[in-house]
Amino acid sequence: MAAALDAGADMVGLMFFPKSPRHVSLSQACRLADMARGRAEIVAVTVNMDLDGLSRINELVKPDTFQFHGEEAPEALAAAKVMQGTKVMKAISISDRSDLEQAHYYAVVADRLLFDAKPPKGSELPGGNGVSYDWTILKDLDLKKPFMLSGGLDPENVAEAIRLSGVSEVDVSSGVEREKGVKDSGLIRAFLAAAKGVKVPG
Ligand SMILES: O=C(O)c1ccccc1N[C@@H]1O[C@H](COP(=O)(O)O)[C@@H](O)[C@H]1O
Repeated sequence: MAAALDAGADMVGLMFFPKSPRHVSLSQACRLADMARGRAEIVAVTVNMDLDGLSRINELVKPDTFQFHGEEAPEALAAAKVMQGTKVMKAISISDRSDLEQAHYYAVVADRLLFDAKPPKGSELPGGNGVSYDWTILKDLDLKKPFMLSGGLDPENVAEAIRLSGVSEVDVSSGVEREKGVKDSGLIRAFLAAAKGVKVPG
């Protein structure tokens, strides 16, 4: 967290999915959120979580945004937005251009969309798998809402991903880890330097 904040991350994510190697307890999340508050947008990443679970995180951790990374319907996002009073972001799994169609339904209610790679067959994780997709399919996408690119990004390929997709926001997890679930400060700094160094056309 310190490395991400010091290197200028605009958003930081806290993982609330027990099967993930990045899962944090509520007390860990509170401590990390307190470090980030006022310096970066705090995002709570959830997967098909019920309203009670969201409320508990909201009361204790006070995130700015909930990231929905499961099969949540647009109506579930709308309910969370009203009941929690936070921003909501929907992750959409992409393998080819046809997967972009659902984005238009979510864009009505979500404050932001995240285009992540579809997980490999058999993966227990809906994200954080370090796999990517054809970044060029995001080029010229017009949603009238901000959107981010993720999936398999790392300090070596992020500049190319930004150039090919034309996006101005990127998200990373496993690409800044030295081993599964263990973040590396040097890789975080390198990623942010590479991402922030790219001039986005337009
Ligand atoms: O990282 C996880 O373990 C995870 C678990 C459940 C849902 C989402 C998860 N990660 C998110 O996936 C994307 C891309 O990750 P990567 O860079 O390909 O490793 C990112 O938004 C993570 O927050």
